[in-house]
Amino acid sequence: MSRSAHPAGPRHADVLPEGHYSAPPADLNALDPKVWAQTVARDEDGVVTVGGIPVTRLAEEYGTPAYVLDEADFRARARAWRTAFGAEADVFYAGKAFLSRAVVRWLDEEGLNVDVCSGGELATVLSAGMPADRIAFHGNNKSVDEITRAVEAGVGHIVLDSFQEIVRVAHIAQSLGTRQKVLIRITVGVEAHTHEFIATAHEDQKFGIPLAGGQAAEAVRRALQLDGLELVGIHSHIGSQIFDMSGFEVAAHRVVSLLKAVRDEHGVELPEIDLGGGLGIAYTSDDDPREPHEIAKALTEIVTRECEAAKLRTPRISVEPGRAIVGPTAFTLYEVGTIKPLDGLRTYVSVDGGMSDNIRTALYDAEYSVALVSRTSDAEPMLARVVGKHCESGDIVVKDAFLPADLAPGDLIAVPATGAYCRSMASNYNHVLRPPVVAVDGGEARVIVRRETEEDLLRLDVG
Ligand SMILES: Cc1ncc(COP(=O)(O)O)c(C=O)c1O
Ligand SMILES: N[C@@H](CCCC[NH3+])C(=O)O
Repeated sequence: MSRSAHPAGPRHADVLPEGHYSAPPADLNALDPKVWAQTVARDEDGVVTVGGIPVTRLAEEYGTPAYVLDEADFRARARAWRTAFGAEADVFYAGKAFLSRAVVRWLDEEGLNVDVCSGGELATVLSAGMPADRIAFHGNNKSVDEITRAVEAGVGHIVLDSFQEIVRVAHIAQSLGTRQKVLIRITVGVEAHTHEFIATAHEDQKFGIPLAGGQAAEAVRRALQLDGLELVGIHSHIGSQIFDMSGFEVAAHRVVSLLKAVRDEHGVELPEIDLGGGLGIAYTSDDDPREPHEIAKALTEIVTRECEAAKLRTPRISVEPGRAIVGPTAFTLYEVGTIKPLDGLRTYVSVDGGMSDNIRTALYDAEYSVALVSRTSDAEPMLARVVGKHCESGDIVVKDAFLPADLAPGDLIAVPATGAYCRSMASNYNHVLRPPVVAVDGGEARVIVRRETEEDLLRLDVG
């Protein structure tokens, strides 16, 4: 986060709030390719287009707010991960980032696998026709029903997250007359440099079994004894929106040390290691994410080196990127409703959505960018806060952003990099209807998740 004071202009704050925004960009009409989906551009009239379609047309046909997803970009990113890791590794797309049947079909065609963490995600992936053996099932509290459905469906891996679950999955698999391939998720004690709520490998949290104190080794001991289980490897996921590869390095080192201990104690070399997801993306121009080929090279080298040092055969590596594939491929299209300049502070720009379609700003203090997309403007920059329509003062979509001072009701603005954890974490707060996901490709648009309707809401209200 680079934050610096900005010289006050006529529509800028007179008293600048401390430390929360950088200087306005040199050109407010520019679209930084780092944060926008690959096919986003401005046409000769200054209207932003995606997949060759002007956003004004998308707003007319599908309404606002809407998530607009660039299919070509999604496929390109999925392919880049697949190619970077090659045939000797597996890439599991983390479905929690955003899941729909269309997306699962694209992933299937691009040769990726999928990770799910609930019965609902499992049902979605199976109903899109993804072969079950390419699904990994996660979660710290999978129900007996969910485990049963996963085993019956024949999922490739179940990732065991607790001692109770080791027994539960073994029992269910055995009673179904099968042997389930499993990984054990361990916490390696890494403090990932990310928001506290999305760091997952330090010891004091709910996921995984701690490596510390011999608990992970004990979990391996138990899993190896149970007939219903085929223990194939160890899983570690250190957190999300991470830029620094050193956390992965420490995690890989510790996972390999467990593989070595398992070999020494049981004479078994576990053939797989899953290093999870968590790679960061650019939400603003200040962020500098790594490319999949750099990540693949770094992770493969770390694991190979650690295994050579431990005299272990290098296991098959899996990764589980969610955000890094889908995050940058979508933006949220909003219509500006009201504009409220607060003297000496900033201008509040209210849009027709809010925390119900993007909870990340309120939940993680996440930063986003925003641009006027239905036209260009030569007006001076105005310090703005983009807020939603909810009955909640924390209903903020973009905390500090510069928009042109001639912004007016009816203009369309868009927030880029909302492909991950926005639709999937959307809510009905205030009975606001969840927006559709419109996929665009080669001049064509189609709805892949439709807008919620009031009938949808009322259908659940059976009292
Ligand atoms: C086990 C596991 N795998 C993969 C992911 C995906 O993370 P990201 O979307 O940050 O790549 C998560 C979420 O943090 C996760 O918990
Ligand atoms: N939902 C979080 C990430 C958590 C991912 C799942 N462990 C986000 O929006 O960044």
